[in-house]
Amino acid sequence: MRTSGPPSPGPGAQMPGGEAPVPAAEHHDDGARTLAGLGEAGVLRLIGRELAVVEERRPWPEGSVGIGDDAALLPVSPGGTLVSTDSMAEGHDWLPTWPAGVRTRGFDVGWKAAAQNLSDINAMGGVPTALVMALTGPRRTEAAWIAGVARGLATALLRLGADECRVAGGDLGGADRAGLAVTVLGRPGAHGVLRRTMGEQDLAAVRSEGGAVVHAGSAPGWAAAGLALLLTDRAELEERWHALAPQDRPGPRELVRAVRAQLRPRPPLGAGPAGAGALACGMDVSDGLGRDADRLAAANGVQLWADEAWVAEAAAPLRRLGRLLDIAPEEWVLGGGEDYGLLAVLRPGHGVPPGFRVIGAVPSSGRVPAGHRLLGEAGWDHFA
Ligand SMILES: Nc1ncnc2c1ncn2[C@@H]1O[C@H](COP(=O)(O)OP(=O)(O)OP(=O)(O)O)[C@@H](O)[C@H]1O
Ligand SMILES: Cc1ncc(C[n+]2csc(CCOP(=O)(O)O)c2C)c(N)n1
Ligand SMILES: [Mg+2]
Repeated sequence: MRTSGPPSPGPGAQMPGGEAPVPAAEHHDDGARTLAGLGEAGVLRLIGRELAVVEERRPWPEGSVGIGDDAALLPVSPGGTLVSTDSMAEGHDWLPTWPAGVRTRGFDVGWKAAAQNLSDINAMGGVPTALVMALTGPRRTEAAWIAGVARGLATALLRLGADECRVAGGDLGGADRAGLAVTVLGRPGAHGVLRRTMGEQDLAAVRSEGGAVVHAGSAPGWAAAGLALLLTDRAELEERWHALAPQDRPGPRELVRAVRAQLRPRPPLGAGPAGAGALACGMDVSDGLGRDADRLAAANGVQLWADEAWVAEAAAPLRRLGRLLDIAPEEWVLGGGEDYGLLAVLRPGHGVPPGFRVIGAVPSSGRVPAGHRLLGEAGWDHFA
């Protein structure tokens, strides 16, 4: 860390911390450094080598067909198959180099694409079983960047606890800017699927007795703080950091934690299937706690309120980052997206499942809960 300025991640900075990728596949000399130089077959070989870490640990069950044919053939999941898709686009979901000077590595993009897809299966109380990825980009894209995408995706599968998830294939295509679209499949967990809408009995009980809002996963707000940090010009960050009183300056741990939360989110996989039996309804938080709570509320004709004490507790560790960027940290907690936590309403009469905590209340009809604020609207909209 330099002593003369903020300990912000520098240009092309490696993401510090314990997220060492699974050892990279050995890099043979492909004789080319770009997609154009490698050609489709070469790129596929490169990706295949990076995905081998998953294949080796999770061989396909007898009778299945993995990568290599026109389509994969997967075993049937008892209880049905969950499916969801989520794409990322350069310029909209990440910047190659952020104003703060950090470069987004292929690894980060692959990791995040996997994480946000796995999160949707988790949010349904399910267990991810397979995914496919469509990778597009310009001819000049560096082969090493593409290999990083595959490595990041494979590493996320291994590190996030998606123990049953395999890569079933994908597609390559040309585009003016890089993009990655992932489709994930899953099986319902032991307690069935968790929906955004409550069953009739749960809804009647929540309406008459009230209910608890619960949350699982990494602390809301950190990914948004990371985004704000990354989007601030490096010189401005340094200036702002120097202008702060020493006790208000965020240290390297806070800066790295925020950037890391944005680039490599960690959805609480397992919390969904484990908690589904005790939850009346739920969804993952991708667009912001307020906006997603509002969706959950609207789906059920109820209101979700956040406990002020919880909001203050969640905002406290973001205080210095907030000072640096001149933002009230509560705004990140309530309006920040991309944390991929799980937001749910507890079924009346059930205990809080492991990994969840109570963060608010669903008041019985017409009541206003003391010490709470209404969760609403704040959040991300791609087209706003
Ligand atoms: N282009 C589309 N065509 C058809 N259905 C769509 C399309 N985009 C979204 N949907 C559906 O609309 C519903 C709400 O989508 P939304 O993006 O809010 O939730 P989501 O899939 O959980 O996304 P995320 O978790 O990434 O925010 C989902 O059931 C989704 O499948
Ligand atoms: C360059 C850049 N600009 C803005 C953002 C913020 N952002 C993008 S998508 C999203 C919500 C989740 O999307 P989805 O609902 O598609 O899963 C948010 C908060 C970013 N990450 N990078
Ligand atoms: Mg979702």
